[in-house]
Amino acid sequence: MGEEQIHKRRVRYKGTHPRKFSEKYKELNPEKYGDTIEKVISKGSTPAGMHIPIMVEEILDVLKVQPGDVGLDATLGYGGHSGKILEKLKGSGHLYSLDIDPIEIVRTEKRLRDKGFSEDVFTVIRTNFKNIDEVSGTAGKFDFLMADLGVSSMQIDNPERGFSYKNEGPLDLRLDPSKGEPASERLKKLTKDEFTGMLIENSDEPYAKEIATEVFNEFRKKKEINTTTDLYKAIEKALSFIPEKERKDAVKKSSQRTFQALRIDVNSEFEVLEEFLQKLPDVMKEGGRIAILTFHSGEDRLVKQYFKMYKRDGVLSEISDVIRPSAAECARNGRARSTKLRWAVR
Ligand SMILES: C[S@@+](CC[C@H](N)C(=O)[O-])C[C@H]1O[C@@H](n2cnc3c(N)ncnc32)[C@H](O)[C@@H]1O
Repeated sequence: MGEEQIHKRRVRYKGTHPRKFSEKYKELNPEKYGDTIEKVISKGSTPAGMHIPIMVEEILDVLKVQPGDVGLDATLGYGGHSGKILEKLKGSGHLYSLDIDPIEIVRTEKRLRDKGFSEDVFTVIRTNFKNIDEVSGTAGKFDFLMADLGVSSMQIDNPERGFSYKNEGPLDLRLDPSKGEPASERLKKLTKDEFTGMLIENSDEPYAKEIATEVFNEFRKKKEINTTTDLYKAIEKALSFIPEKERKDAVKKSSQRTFQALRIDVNSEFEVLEEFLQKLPDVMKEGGRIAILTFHSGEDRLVKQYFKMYKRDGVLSEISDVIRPSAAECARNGRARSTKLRWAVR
């Protein structure tokens, strides 16, 4: 392709560096611009359209993947963990990887197939991980299983998905946009008390009442909350009583928690995780190894409760305490900071 054509396809942006997701054409083409990707990662950031896998070495240590093993990655995402696991299988055995995101799953499967992982060793299934019993019904019981809960960086950073208050976009927050309703629609159906309860239960939001009051004031004034920025502005207004010096940080944290609470709700994340944990022992071989990464206290609490109950009842033979990523990993990848790993042996 001629240089002229490449220029035509580039996105124009103001200033010296692209700021918007869609303008970051180099980061969005990692195969072509490897040096840009390395530069962004070395600064502790995640390149647009990419996800840096977390606690990879710790997870591989736990899962002890051997050639010939059959395993499950319940959350394929960008395929960072799946790729490393496939390397350990050395072409023998099988990895089943699941995701509900219809957009990213296609890109990730292509990326891994291009690396040479064929259907003989690797199957990608678009399904909710609450259906692990069905997957195991055809795949058999697993020697190892991992789950890296929550959202990927590609989902968070893409404004069209509406996951982050930092980028203007539709207030959607669905992992599978082909099902259910976006957060903007969900919000309209809640009462003020229900929204307050959601913010407290899902995210321990200290200003739940103030935020819910402001959102419902907007509704009363017949104003709509359809975009990420509409919601962010309502949160900013709700917290205007906080002294100016502390306000910026408070708004940032409350926005993160509010978006997380809505995401958990529109994707029924607690219900789904609970169903997955209930089915987990039956899909594992005896001695099978399990690793789960969580990103907030609600998720970790559920995993801990189930692991403890299964250990007490003799369903799991061994369970770990919480393991955190190293300080070096958190410095390299800011998104690792809230991660907790728990592992268990069937
Ligand atoms: C943190 S990312 C996984 C990143 C991955 N380990 C990697 O290295 O690239 C979480 C992924 O799980 C998916 N996911 C979340 N809930 C799910 C569910 N209930 N069933 C299937 N996939 C789910 C999300 O769509 C997202 O792609």
